[in-house]
Amino acid sequence: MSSKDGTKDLGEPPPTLPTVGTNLTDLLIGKKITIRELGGCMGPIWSSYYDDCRCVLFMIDAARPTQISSSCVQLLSLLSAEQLAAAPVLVLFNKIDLPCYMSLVEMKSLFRIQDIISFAKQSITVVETSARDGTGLSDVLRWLQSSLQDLS
Ligand SMILES: Nc1nc2c(ncn2[C@@H]2O[C@H](COP(=O)(O)OP(=O)(O)OP(=O)(O)O)[C@@H](O)[C@H]2O)c(=O)[nH]1
Ligand SMILES: [Mg+2]
Repeated sequence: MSSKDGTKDLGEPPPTLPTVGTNLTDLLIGKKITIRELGGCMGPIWSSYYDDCRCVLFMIDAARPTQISSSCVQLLSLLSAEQLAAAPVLVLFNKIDLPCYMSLVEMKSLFRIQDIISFAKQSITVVETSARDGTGLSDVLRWLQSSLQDLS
């Protein structure tokens, strides 16, 4: 896998399966950071992990417009959590390599992403990604690096 918009060779894409439970992955970018992945269907218990959380990566499946409203409600509930009030948030519109009957512009407008950014306490950044072809991954790494720098 190569990063389309970066220079780094990211190696072979890892095999992926739908997320059931939680996955921990360590990244070494200057220092070690641990990413905890929580599946969408675990929404009701996400809050039990908020205390440990320094920043949030919120991934939306851009190929499934039918999930927009539930993703939006989940994001709003996360943004209103007291423990996450100071956590920078990166919203990823993922799977942009797949064709979808709704454009990304329409999708973001339905999501009211600009209103969410204006009214949230947190600093929110939006990025479009494809975990399949690497689009946007270098932006994600850059965001992680600078967000964690600001926090330490
Ligand atoms: N085409 C494409 N497929 C992807 C991309 N990212 C993940 N997938 C595939 O989508 C499938 C399901 O992954 P997810 O969308 O993460 O589904 P999930 O893990 O059940 O969703 P959660 O429970 O919310 O984590 C896997 O087969 C992945 O390989 C992408 O950017 N593009
Ligand atoms: Mg998953």
